[in-house]
Amino acid sequence: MRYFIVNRVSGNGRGLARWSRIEPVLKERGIPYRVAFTERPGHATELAREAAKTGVRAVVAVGGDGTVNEVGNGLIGTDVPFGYIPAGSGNDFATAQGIPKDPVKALDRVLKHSPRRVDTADFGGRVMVSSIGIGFDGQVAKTVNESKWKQRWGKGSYAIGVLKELRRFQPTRVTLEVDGQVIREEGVWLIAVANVSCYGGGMKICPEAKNDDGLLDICLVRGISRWKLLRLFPLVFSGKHVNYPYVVMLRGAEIRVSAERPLVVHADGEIVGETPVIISVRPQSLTLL
Ligand SMILES: Nc1ncnc2c1ncn2[C@@H]1O[C@H](COP(=O)(O)OP(=O)(O)OP(=O)(O)O)[C@@H](O)[C@H]1O
Repeated sequence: MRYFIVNRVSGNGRGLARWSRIEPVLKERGIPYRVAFTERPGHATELAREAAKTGVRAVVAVGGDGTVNEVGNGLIGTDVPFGYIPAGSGNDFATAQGIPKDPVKALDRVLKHSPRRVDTADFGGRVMVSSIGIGFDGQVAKTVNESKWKQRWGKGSYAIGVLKELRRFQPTRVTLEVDGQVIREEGVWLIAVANVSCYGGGMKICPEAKNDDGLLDICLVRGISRWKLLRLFPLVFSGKHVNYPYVVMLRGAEIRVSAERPLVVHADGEIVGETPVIISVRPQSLTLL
């Protein structure tokens, strides 16, 4: 039996719309399933954790990247496979994993049932599935999540958030420790720590990131003026920003970040706190369909 967790409010109601496309298919094909609808933030983690204890064949999330994070948090450390039907506004996890945007095609992938183990990362007792963004990035995610335009502009809302925050963000001094190697940087805009290549609706922030290599990819941007950052920004959609001297790319298994002033941290697009943070890879800790 497969257990579906549907976030009705994801993607401005797309969660429910996707579910009404796939439920008839399940019925038509006589596939046994159960469904639960999330009622509040954090609920998907509780539902996934409970379902994992009952020995379901798979837990399938229907929602956006926040729902992926919550269901992932509930399944970490279990052998229960995690299926995904994208219904968010960004859907970066689906893009990175090659999961079809079409709900019936995504369902077919779930039903094909070819599990593989992927990495996640741990920070302060929580789990990140795709990426963590610190500083400018965290601030952009905060602004976007609190805005009304996320519903209206979907994927484009992150780009709008970038333009808005670009005017007010103050770069700062940051100390980064990557597997014991200490790096101190001035004028830091952002530090992204990623398991998959893109976030924020298709921004290829760590183009080489893979979630089965036991390592996290890091992108640090520093020493750049607002004006130059604005000009560099479009390059993130192709991943070409990595060739510029303002961008430092690193890779490691444990990353510690502290800053002169507290910087906002997002994990998989949801605000989770402020620096300092310690992020550790959890190799092959999630079974993905
Ligand atoms: N019933 C509910 N009411 C309000 N919020 C909910 C409910 N169920 C889940 N949530 C919250 O909705 C938030 C957004 O979900 P999700 O990220 O899946 O969608 P999205 O933001 O539209 O997609 P994306 O992150 O891909 O852009 C999550 O933080 C989740 O905790």
